[in-house]
Amino acid sequence: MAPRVAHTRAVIAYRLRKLPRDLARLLWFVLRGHGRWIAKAWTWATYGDLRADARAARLTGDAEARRKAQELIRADSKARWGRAAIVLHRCVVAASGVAPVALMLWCVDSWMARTDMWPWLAELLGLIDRGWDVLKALASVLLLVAPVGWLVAAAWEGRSREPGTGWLTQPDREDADSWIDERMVSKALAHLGISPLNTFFKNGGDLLYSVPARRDGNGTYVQLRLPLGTTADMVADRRDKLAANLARAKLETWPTEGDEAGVLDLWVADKGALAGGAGEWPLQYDGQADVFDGVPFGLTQRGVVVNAPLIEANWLIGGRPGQGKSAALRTLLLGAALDPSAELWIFVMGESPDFDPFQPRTARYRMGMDDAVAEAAVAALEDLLTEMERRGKVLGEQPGRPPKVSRKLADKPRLVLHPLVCAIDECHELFQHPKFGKRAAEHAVRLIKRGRKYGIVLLLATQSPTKDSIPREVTRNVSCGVAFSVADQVANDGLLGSGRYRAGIRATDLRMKTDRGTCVAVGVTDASFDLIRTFYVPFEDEVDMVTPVIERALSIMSEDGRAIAGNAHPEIEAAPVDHLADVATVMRDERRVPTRVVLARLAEHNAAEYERWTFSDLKAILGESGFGPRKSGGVQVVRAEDVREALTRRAAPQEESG
Ligand SMILES: Nc1ncnc2c1ncn2[C@@H]1O[C@H](COP(=O)(O)OP(=O)(O)OP(=O)(O)O)[C@@H](O)[C@H]1O
Repeated sequence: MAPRVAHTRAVIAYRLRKLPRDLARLLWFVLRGHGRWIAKAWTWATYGDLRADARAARLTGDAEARRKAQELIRADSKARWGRAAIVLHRCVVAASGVAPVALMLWCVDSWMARTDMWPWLAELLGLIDRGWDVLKALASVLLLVAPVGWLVAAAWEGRSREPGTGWLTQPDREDADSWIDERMVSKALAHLGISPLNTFFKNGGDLLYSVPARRDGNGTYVQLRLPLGTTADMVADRRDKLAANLARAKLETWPTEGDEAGVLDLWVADKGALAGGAGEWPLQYDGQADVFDGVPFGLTQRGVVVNAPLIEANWLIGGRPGQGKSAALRTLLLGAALDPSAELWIFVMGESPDFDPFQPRTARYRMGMDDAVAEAAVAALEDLLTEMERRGKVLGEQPGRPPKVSRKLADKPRLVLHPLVCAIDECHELFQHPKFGKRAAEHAVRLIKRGRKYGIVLLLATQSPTKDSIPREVTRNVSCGVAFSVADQVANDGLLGSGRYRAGIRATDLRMKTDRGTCVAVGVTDASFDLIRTFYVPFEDEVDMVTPVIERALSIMSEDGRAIAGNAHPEIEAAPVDHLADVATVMRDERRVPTRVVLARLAEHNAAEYERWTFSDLKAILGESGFGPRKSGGVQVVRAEDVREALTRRAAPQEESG
């Protein structure tokens, strides 16, 4: 009860303090109200609206419209006078009926005493007297009330029509700095300089809020439908102004597109809420991780810890130099390192010690600018593809044919389905490598598209996320895109996916240095985007807090009875594919099959092996068996007879030796 009393007292005191100002405002409203009435009356009397139409038509040279407007003025004027005449006529008729009777009654009442009259007449006159008295009483009350009503109506007419203004201003309050409500948002939008919005507000429009302002983490969230002619990206384009209008920094203001282009999702951070880092990494001194549950990565704009998904996810991390890419990749890998079942492969395509402390925990680690590192990285991607196939087969042999690797399956050492995390820092160097680039890109795309189900995770970091440096298919298919401060729309959409910039999800607004360690991420949580302040595990100058974590990870592994070396060489023992036998199978007892059809059937039969095969691959493999495609009816075909003969030839020496 006490706080409520205190609050009421505070509000009353506040209102009293503001009383003179409020009264002056009220007076101004009354004056303005009269002004508006006069203006309205003038417009009505002079057919102002129609005249304005006629003027506009004359200016645009639209004779037809002008004629119509003028005809309307004439017709309106005629109708108005006609109506006035009818009213006058009715008054005259009524008066001519009522006046003689009233005059007669008055005369009779003046010359005769009521007692001498017929009783019904005296009664009628008495009734009229009483009615007259009531009318007089009512009139005197009305005389008092009417001016008050008049003033109230004038004040209402003269009220401020700007959006966001209210009669009572918000009292000073503790969270006034962070306070955002619909009126403030409307007011901020009304001053963005977007013409359809301006027209809407000028005509007294009120925005429709589908989600009224509500607390959302360290800020306020609203959702609203924009008026005709306005889209969310038009608002996002004026983010500077919107932020200034809401008294926020640009980074604290996030206008993005909602479910439709005309729906604006707006999240505004509390003042200063995004300043400062994310704090200490939760696993810095204690604990272990489970990559199936995700690893702590940072704090969202809502102040919630992000558990970054590592299983069934691939990551592309980018941004301008020195903004925290490697540190973010390190944090993800440290989390993975603290899961004793995870195997780490790290390739750094440059001379950088950023990941050196991980070496004892990794099964493969290569760092450097030379070709050998690029070759090792491509070989690793190739091995991962083979491993992916093996895992596919292993999964297929399990009871119930599980569609993907689960924690339970990953924990069965016999199956060797443990999580495999492969990180490539500065990956653009690899993809642009003159010798290995093309292969690396192809392998990476296949891994990203198909490896997720098998517990194989690719983490890529780059300074240069353009379409030349990162294959388009990589950008399109990675599930988690992370952008630290980037220079332009191309880099932004290269990391976060196309159309993100337009939708207002922009890492271009992150400032170099000031926002170091803060990134815009998509796909990491269910939200359409997150502004994440990443955790930082220091590794620079004299400070190395990474090594202790790696030491802890190693001791967790030895407690768990796991060895890096064991993990390092999973039995990649996919049965070798018998190409000739496969060709024989897809011939399906037909005498001749066009090579095009053979290739399609092979891809259907074993997608992983044959998906990318071309005519020359097929020709080469048939050539190895001593025959080739033949021409028949103008198309290249494979003959069943040739295949049969090749199989017999192949079997013969074995039988002989057997
Ligand atoms: N989350 C963070 N919080 C605080 N500081 C950070 C954070 N991340 C990075 N930094 C600071 O930024 C510096 C550069 O980080 P990092 O090496 O990760 O950048 P980078 O983007 O990988 O740069 P480059 O492209 O040159 O390798 C770090 O040394 C550290 O001082």
